[in-house]
Amino acid sequence: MKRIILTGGGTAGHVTPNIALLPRLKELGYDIHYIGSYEGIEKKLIEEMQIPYYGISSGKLRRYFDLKNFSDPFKVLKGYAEARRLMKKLKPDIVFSKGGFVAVPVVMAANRAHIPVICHESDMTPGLANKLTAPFATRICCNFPETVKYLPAEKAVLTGSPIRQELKSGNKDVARVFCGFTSDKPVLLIIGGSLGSANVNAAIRGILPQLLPDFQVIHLCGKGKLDPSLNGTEGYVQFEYIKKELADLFALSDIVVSRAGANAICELLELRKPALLIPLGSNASRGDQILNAESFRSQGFCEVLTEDDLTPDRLLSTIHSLYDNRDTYIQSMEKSQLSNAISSITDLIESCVNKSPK
Ligand SMILES: CC(=O)N[C@H]1[C@@H](OP(=O)(O)OP(=O)(O)OC[C@H]2O[C@@H](n3ccc(=O)[nH]c3=O)[C@H](O)[C@@H]2O)O[C@H](CO)[C@@H](O)[C@@H]1O
Repeated sequence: MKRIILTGGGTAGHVTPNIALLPRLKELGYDIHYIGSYEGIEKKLIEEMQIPYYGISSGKLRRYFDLKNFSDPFKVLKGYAEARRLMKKLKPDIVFSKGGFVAVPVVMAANRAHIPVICHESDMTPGLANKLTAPFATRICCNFPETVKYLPAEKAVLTGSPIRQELKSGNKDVARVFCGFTSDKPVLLIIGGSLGSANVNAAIRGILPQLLPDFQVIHLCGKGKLDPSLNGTEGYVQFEYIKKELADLFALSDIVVSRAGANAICELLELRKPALLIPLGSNASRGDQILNAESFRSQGFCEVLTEDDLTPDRLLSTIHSLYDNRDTYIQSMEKSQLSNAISSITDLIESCVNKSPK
């Protein structure tokens, strides 16, 4: 039996693409294992999928990559030693890395053990983890055509990002009951990234009294970011993080306000959801979400408001114009060529496994 180790974590954006690959990898007969951090978001998400999970020591998990992530080299060295032991024990045919800091020692350990490694970069410019691991990767997949030029030419492959297929088959009636909503008002979904966003949450909650006469609001606000004073507000529901109901909530939503994480926006495109993107600013990250959002706006898929422009009036008026012009955005999205990322990536995995001398 062929064996694959998947890795990636820190935020759900480094885990959900791996989850999207699971059904096809199973069909292809892979024995699938996962290496992540001891306690990161990936542990829960993967264990729920009944995939054997191995935690390794990882640098402090931050919301974005930063050189400070290396401030604890001993943890990283321990993680590398643990990853080396796991390679010896599991002897995988291939490793697939979705990036995130925890993936760095895993990719290095696999390379050291002469195991082929495929990395995937979701953002337009490579993240630090993928930059560090590029020399150890056999191939590097990317999501945006613009990314190819930042990667070693002989390794880069444009595949797009794997999207969980079950997101396409949501049921809006189930979601309406789940949220306790009526069918006489449009629904606005707010996604502040997989960890939530304090700034987006505050901006939305600040205009709730103006929004609720026209919209019902589903707010995915992130762990620890619920506002109990809003419990019971008619037409407003808040959740920390939504798993299996996400497909239904997407189906019910007319428009979406979202951070511009690479996976979230690819999902919005595939589901044809008109969106207002509020990218994470370059003060809190390397600015990758600003580039992601600009690329989507230039193709007519969304509206963008930067954090500097995020006044209550601009937010409210942009949400209204997004809703009024929703058909225009949907038409632009209909014209986009959807890539079949799941089969492109699993084909690449198969070809690397078959070429490997093992
Ligand atoms: C703060 C930070 O570091 N953000 C990065 C992180 O974002 P983040 O982890 O927020 O990633 P994305 O927006 O790309 O993906 C979030 C994923 O979580 C899912 N989801 C979200 C909320 C919820 O309640 N339920 C749920 O399932 C979404 O459907 C999506 O699949 O990784 C992305 C991909 O490398 C980057 O573009 C972002 O810049």
